[in-house]
Amino acid sequence: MKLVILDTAEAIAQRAADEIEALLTAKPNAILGTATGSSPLPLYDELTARCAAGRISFAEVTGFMLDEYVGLPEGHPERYATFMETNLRSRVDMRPGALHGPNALAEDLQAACQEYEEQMAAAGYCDLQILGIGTDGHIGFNEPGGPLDSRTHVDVLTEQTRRDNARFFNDDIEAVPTHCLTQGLATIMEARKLLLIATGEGKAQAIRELVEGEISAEWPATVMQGHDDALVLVDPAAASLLTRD
Ligand SMILES: N[C@@H]1[C@@H](O)[C@H](O)[C@@H](COP(=O)(O)O)O[C@@H]1O
Repeated sequence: MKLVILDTAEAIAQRAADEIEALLTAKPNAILGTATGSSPLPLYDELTARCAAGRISFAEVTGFMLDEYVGLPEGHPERYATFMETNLRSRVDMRPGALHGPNALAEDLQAACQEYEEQMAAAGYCDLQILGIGTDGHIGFNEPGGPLDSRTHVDVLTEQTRRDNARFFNDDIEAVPTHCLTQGLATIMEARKLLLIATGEGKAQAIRELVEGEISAEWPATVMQGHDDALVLVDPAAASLLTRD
């Protein structure tokens, strides 16, 4: 796992976009894993700008989202499908329908998870997976305590995650769903490259565990230590609890 500390969120977005530009140049029909949350937003702005400038194209790209809330109706602004459509898919030249996510509107959620895993497997999984990290160390929505070899599944959001994400729901924790569908940790690890972005002091402990801790279900992101091509981009605030040089 490689850690790079960059001064600003903007510099992180540039560096992350460079990785994606290199991938799309080498493989125009790449499979891209997308993440939600505020951390990748500057990256999506940068990818939009590079697409508008003709440097990159998503015309042949297939996307797979990491996760989705259960219980939000179609079109809800905080549904991750809406988020990805608004912040990336509709702003670049990606085909409508080319960005897939787990179907949290399905009646049978277990079956929807299995279907999503099979769809990803059939596509050969992601060439590059963009990741954020929760303050409790989750990636996707793999909350602490779950198995490290999980596949796409239903997960229960921790109180901490619901509190963190209440800011997107008018600061009303009751409005934040309790359940989600998420790619499992083993699903995420199938990606040929992992690209994790973390900014701000709130992520400092999770980054410390990710970089310096033991691989443990208590800090799910630590599974990334076992990946042979993982890049972690952080700002000085997110790096502030690291103790090693
Ligand atoms: N499911 C998403 C994660 O994929 C994301 O990494 C995390 C961090 O969000 P932010 O980047 O807004 O801190 O938020 C949510 O919980």
